[in-house]
Amino acid sequence: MKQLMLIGFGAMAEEVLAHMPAELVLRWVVVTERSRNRVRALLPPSVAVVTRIAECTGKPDLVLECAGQPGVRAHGVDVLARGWDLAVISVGALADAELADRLHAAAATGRSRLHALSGAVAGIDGLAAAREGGLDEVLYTSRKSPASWRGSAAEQMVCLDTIAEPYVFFRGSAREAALAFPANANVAATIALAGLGLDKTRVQLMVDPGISTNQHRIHASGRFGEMNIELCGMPLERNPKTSTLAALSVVRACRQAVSSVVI
Ligand SMILES: NC(=O)C1=CN([C@@H]2O[C@H](COP(=O)(O)OP(=O)(O)OC[C@H]3O[C@@H](n4cnc5c(N)ncnc54)[C@H](OP(=O)(O)O)[C@@H]3O)[C@@H](O)[C@H]2O)C=CC1
Ligand SMILES: O=C([O-])CC(=O)C(=O)O
Repeated sequence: MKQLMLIGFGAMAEEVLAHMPAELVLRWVVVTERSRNRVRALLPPSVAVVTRIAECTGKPDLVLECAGQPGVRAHGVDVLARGWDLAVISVGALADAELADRLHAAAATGRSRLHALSGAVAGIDGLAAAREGGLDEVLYTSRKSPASWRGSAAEQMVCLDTIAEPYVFFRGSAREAALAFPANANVAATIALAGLGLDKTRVQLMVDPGISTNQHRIHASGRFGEMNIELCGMPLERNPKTSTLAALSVVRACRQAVSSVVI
């Protein structure tokens, strides 16, 4: 049986746990001090609920971050430096160049690897392959309901209560988007890392009062040809900012960890 460590235990982690392959067992959950009692009450005694990686005894086969960018910042270096592989869903944390350098250095020290998960979008495989032949442009457009943008910097850019028409409230680079919208634009960073990089990938963020899905569109062109990928994702019931597919991409990483044929 392989052993899993989860960093963070919010809406996404609960969805992951509900769909985890039977060959993987959850042994450790890393949480904030303020959430320790809440999470402790949700999990069986066989799962250690800790606030620091140093409190963990044993060695996980896989560490999955579902904690948001602050979780990557707080624990990523520690995990990688110990030689444990880390899969992150909050890929936007890598838009912080200083943190990205520290993660690279820790992975080199620990001879470990950081895996950026595909998250809420499809097409990361094709985009990463296309990059090998040279890309000319990549544009990512995210379109979500007012409820999905609540609690984000969008509230300072547009009135989410009264908006009546679809509206683009942000245009910028993937780095700017991932840093300004840490719970909503991780996908921008993932697309950038697979493709043209954080500063050359263009991003548009839209609010649309007429939709209830989280919509993602990737347009890319280069020597490979052209791609237009569009995806309408169902938000998680417990967190409308997060698409169900993002949680399922974490489940996919679990499946890959225990499968002899990896797809
Ligand atoms: N790549 C992608 O496609 C997507 C990525 N995401 C990323 O996934 C993250 C999680 O999503 P979701 O579960 O819906 O969000 P939630 O807000 O429901 O849960 C996040 C959890 O992480 C915990 N947390 C925060 N900081 C730390 C830390 N330093 N150490 C351990 N745990 C911590 C929070 O605890 P507390 O409540 O105590 O703060 C909370 O329980 C998002 O914030 C986003 O970064 C989301 C959607 C798509
Ligand atoms: O789930 C989504 O639609 C995307 C998201 O929040 C993110 O990229 O952080």
